[in-house]
Amino acid sequence: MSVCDISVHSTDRCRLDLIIPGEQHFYIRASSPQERQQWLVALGTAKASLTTNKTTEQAGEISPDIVRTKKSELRLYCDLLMQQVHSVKTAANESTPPDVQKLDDATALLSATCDTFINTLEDCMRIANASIKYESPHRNQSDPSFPVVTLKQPQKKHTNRMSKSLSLSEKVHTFPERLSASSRTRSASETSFSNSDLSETDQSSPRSGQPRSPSHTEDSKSNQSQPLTQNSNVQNSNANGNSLERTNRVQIDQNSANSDGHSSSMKRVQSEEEFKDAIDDKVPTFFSTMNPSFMDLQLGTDGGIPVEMFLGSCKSLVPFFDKLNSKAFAPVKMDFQGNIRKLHQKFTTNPSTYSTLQNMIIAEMNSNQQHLSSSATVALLWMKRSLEFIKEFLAEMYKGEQDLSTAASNSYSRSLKPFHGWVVRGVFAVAVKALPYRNVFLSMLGVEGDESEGSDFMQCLMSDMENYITALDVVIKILNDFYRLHSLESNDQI
Ligand SMILES: CCCCCCCCCCCCC/C=C/[C@@H](O)[C@H](CO[C@@H]1O[C@H](CO)[C@@H](O)[C@H](O)[C@H]1O)NC(=O)CCCCCCCCCCCCCCCCC
Repeated sequence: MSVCDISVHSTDRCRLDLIIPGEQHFYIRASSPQERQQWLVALGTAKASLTTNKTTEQAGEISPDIVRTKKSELRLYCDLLMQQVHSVKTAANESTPPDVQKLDDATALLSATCDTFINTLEDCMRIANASIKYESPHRNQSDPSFPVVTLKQPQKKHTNRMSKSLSLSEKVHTFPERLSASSRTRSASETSFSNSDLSETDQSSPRSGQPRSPSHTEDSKSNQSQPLTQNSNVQNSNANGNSLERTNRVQIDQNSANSDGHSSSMKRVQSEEEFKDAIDDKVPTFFSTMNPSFMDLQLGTDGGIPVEMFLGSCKSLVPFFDKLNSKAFAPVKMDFQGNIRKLHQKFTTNPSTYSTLQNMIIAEMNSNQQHLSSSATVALLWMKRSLEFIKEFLAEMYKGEQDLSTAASNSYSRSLKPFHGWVVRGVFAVAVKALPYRNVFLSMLGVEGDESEGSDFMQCLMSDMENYITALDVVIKILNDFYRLHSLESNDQI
C-alpha cells in the first residue's frame, strides 16, 4: 500500500486506479463518486499513517519513497479537486437557474477533499521539518499534530489549542502564500517591527501633551542594548492579497553571535526535537491567548459563521478596551458590548435554528424585522463595521505606522466614518487623543507575567497579529458579501 500510486480517472468519476510501478495496475470502480471519495480518503489515510509512522521512526532519514508517495498523493488530491471544481462549474452553468441538486452533489465532496489535501500537505511539512535544518528560532510552522493545520502555534506554556478541523482562515482562504507565510521561516530580515518598537527613549510621556492616566505611563524602556544595524523593506500580502508593505529596521545583536557566527537569534536547529523546544520559546501574546479567537472560527460547509464562536471571538476583544483604560473609550466599549448582547439575545430565542449568523439574519428578513434599529441585522451591521475598523487599525500597526492617531484616522476613514455624523465623529476625535504611543500600545498586547518587549516578543506579536488580521479579514469579507447580496447595507449616517 505504501508504494502504490493512487490515481483518479480523468472522466469517470467512479473510477480509481491503484498502480504499483512496474508491477501491477488495479482498476477499481466504485458505485458512486461519493463512494470513490470515501475509498480515496481511506486509502490516502492508510498510506499517510504508514508514511507518518516511517517518518516518525526515521526522523532525519527520509527515504525517497516517502517523498515520492507524498508527491503522488498531493497530485491525486489536486486532480480530484480540479475534477470536483469542474463538476461545480458544469452544474452551475449547464442550466439557468442552476440545478441545485447537481450543485449540492458536486460540492458535497469538496470539503472532505480539501481536508485530505491539507492533511497530506501537513505530512509533507512534517517530512520537510524532519529532514531539513532551518535558520531562525521563530519559524512560523503550522501545528505539527495531525490532522489540523492551524494558524495559531501551540502555546505549550499556556494552552495547547487544537481546533478540530481546518480553522477558518485555511478552509476559506488557504492560499499557498498564506500557508508559506504562516509556515515560512521568518528570518530576522523579515521581522516586521521598527526600531522605535525597541527603542530605549521613554515615550510614555503624553503624546499630545495631555496628562496620561497611570496606565499610560508604562515603562517603555526596552531591554535592547544594541544599536540598530540594518533597514529593509519586505513586501508581504495577507490572505486576501492586500499587500502589507512594512518598513523593517531589524535589531541584530552582534555581540551575542554564537560559535558558528550566527547571532543568538539565528540559532541553527539540528532536529525536529530542537524545533519543538524552539516553539517553547514562543512568547504568548494577546492574540495567541484569546479564547476563542477568530483564528479558531470554523465555517459551515455553506460558509455559515457559527453564532457562539463569532460572539465569543468578539468578546475576546473587550479586555483590550479595558487595557486602553480611558473614559474616552467607554462609549466605544459600551456600543461594542451592546451589539454582542443583542446578537446573543436573538440567538438564545432559537439556538438550533440560529446556528449561524446568516440563518439568524435570514429569519429576521423573513419576518421583515431586519430594518428595526433593535434588530440583530442592524446590530451585526455595526459589529461588522467595528471589526472592519479594528482590522484596518491592526493592519496599519502591522505595516509599521508609527503614529497611532494616523493609524486610527486612516482605519476610521475606511470603516466607520462614512456612517458617522459630526457628533459621533467628535467622539472619535476624543478617543484618538487618548491613544498611547506605539511601543506602549504594542506592549499592551503582551500577556501579564510574560515578555511584552524586546525582539522575541515583537517577532511573535507581529506573527500572531498577521494571522489574526487574516482570519478577521475572512469573516468580514463573508459578512460584507452577505449584506450586499441581501441589500442590507445602509449609507445612513447616525
Ligand atoms: C484605536 C482606537 C480608536 C478608538 C476609536 C474607535 C472608533 C470610535 C467611533 C466613535 C464611536 C462612538 C460610540 C458609538 C456610536 C454609535 O452611535 C454607533 C452606532 O451604534 C449603533 O446604532 C444602532 C441604531 O442606529 C444600534 O442598533 C446598534 O446596536 C449600535 O451599535 N456605533 C458605532 O459607530 C460603532 C462604534 C464601535 C467602534 C469599536 C471600535 C473598537 C476600537 C477598539 C480600540 C482599538 C483596539 C484595536 C486593537 C485590538 C487588539 C486586539
